[in-house]
Amino acid sequence: MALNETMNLVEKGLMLPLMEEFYTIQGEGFHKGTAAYFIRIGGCDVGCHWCDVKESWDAEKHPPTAIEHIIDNASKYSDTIVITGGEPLTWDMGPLTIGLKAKNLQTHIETSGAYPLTGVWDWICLSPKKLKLPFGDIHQKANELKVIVYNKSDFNFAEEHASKVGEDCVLYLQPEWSVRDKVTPLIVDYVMQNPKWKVSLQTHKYLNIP
Ligand SMILES: C[S@@+](CC[C@H](N)C(=O)[O-])C[C@H]1O[C@@H](n2cnc3c(N)ncnc32)[C@H](O)[C@@H]1O
Ligand SMILES: Nc1nc2[nH]cc(C(=O)O)c2c(=O)[nH]1
Ligand code: SF4
Ligand SMILES: [Mg+2]
Repeated sequence: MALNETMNLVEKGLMLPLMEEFYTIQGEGFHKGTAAYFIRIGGCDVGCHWCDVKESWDAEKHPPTAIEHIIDNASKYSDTIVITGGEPLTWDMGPLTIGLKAKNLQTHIETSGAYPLTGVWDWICLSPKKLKLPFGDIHQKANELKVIVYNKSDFNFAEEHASKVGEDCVLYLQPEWSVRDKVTPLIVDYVMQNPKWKVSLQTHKYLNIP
């Protein structure tokens, strides 16, 4: 396919830079423990220094892939599809999620919210980042707020974002993996003092699964 045509299809969300897709257990947050098919879309310019998938950042390293192919594959594995990245909202998530919904699949997104919300979602996990704050009114649409705690200042950051979400949004504090031994006890204390919050661990890393 000519480069121009590919770029045009990526622009429309009909092709997406696919980094990897895998069937696993959702390790984090509200749906932890649930089998789900993960679609990891490349491309992110948020730049979290502790990001655990820096290989995803450069979209050019991941082949533009037709969404029909992604949808057909996904539907073979699971009823629950988690779209993550990279930052999936870098791209137009409309066509991909409409296609997944047409197959009666549950669409979940993991996002920093840094770019405008596109797509049709059954579950939105918003994980705000200091370097590029969430865009628009995505707080009001989030089903789950998952704040990564790297140091003590992140508790204030978490409260700022909790003040913007809707009433039914479930609130999570998740240790940054590399400092988990130091911050997990702080999160435990914080949640006992502030029980509107829950602890989220990256359970897939403890289970040694993707
Ligand atoms: C890799 S990100 C991709 C989706 C999107 N860019 C985002 O940040 O929400 C998926 C989830 O992993 C979290 N995460 C990334 N690196 C982490 C780390 N080192 N420790 C704990 N959570 C991390 C993110 O905050 C996000 O909730
Ligand atoms: N098992 C598993 N659960 C996850 N939940 C969110 C993840 C992500 O990278 O978005 C993730 C992941 O990479 N693996
Ligand atoms: S926004 Fe998500 S993918 Fe991007 S650098 Fe941060 S954690 Fe990594
Ligand atoms: Mg991950």
